Amino acid sequence: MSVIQAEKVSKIYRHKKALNELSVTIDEKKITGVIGRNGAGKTTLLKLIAGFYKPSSGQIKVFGQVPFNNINISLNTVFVDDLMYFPTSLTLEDILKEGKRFYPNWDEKLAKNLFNYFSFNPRQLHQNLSKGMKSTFNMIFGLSARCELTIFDEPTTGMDESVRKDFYRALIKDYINHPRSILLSSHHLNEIEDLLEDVLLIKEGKVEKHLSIAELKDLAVAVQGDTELVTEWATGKEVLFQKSVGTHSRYLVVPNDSEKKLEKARVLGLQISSVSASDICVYLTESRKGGIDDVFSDN
Ligand SMILES: Nc1ncnc2c1ncn2[C@@H]1O[C@H](COP(=O)(O)OP(=O)(O)OP(=O)(O)O)[C@@H](O)[C@H]1O
Repeated sequence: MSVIQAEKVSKIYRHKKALNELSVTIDEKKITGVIGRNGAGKTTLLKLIAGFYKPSSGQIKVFGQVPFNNINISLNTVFVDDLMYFPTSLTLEDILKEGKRFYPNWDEKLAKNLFNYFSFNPRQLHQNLSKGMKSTFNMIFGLSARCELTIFDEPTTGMDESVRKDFYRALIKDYINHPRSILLSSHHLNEIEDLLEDVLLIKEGKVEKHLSIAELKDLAVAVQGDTELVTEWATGKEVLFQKSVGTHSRYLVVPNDSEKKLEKARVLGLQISSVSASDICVYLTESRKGGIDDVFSDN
């Protein structure tokens, strides 16, 4: 069953079209990574789903209902980011108490255990937390809310590496015990790809790809070898990314769409290797075909 249905959703901020007739259906009880470059429209989409914004056109439905200004959706959806706002007079302890009062599935034990594990002071004010501690506390709030739809928008902003690892582990453990629909946006796909079942790749306000992580990894392959041979082999083929390696070698990433094409590369003695899901996402959403190296090259 689907939990989110977006049909031709556009969102325009003054003159900026952040989402452009985006359509997507997201199935329930999956962890979906929402991936895209800066400014692609990820936060806008997630806030529309959470009911914070209204689409400029098109329709978005969550649990079959329009989410904007909808208390049913608010009770069953939690949106976590580093800008999460709580009333400034509430201590961390008060915020967790309010979470328990509001969310029907709130897990008090989980909240308490995570709170103690990360050594928070119950009397502290949210506004006085450091950037990483704010993200950590918000993550505790988001997991403990145990909402049927849980949205994490760049949840690890400011967290140090060890806390990020703890967060991902806590997320997956809690998800296994209590499967629910989780949307997780991150610029660090390499860190989260083991958690994800599906990836929603956003480019310029539209869905570029929506597929399983296994399908994503299968979309492209790398071919490397002598520059002349690689160049000859690549003539007339679509190239997603290329760079020089040393003085005589060239590395290309191409769509993994033909075994025949790869067989030819093997015959020429070129090396074929896999490409990480994270790199594939970068190449698919890149408008330039080279990398930053091109800025420094004379060609
Ligand atoms: N309140 C706003 N007013 C005007 N433009 C906005 C507003 N919010 C977002 N935008 C613009 O809409 C586009 C999409 O922004 P959005 O925050 O959704 O992208 P994003 O994919 O989450 O980016 P990032 O990865 O950098 O957080 C950007 O061009 C951004 O500048």
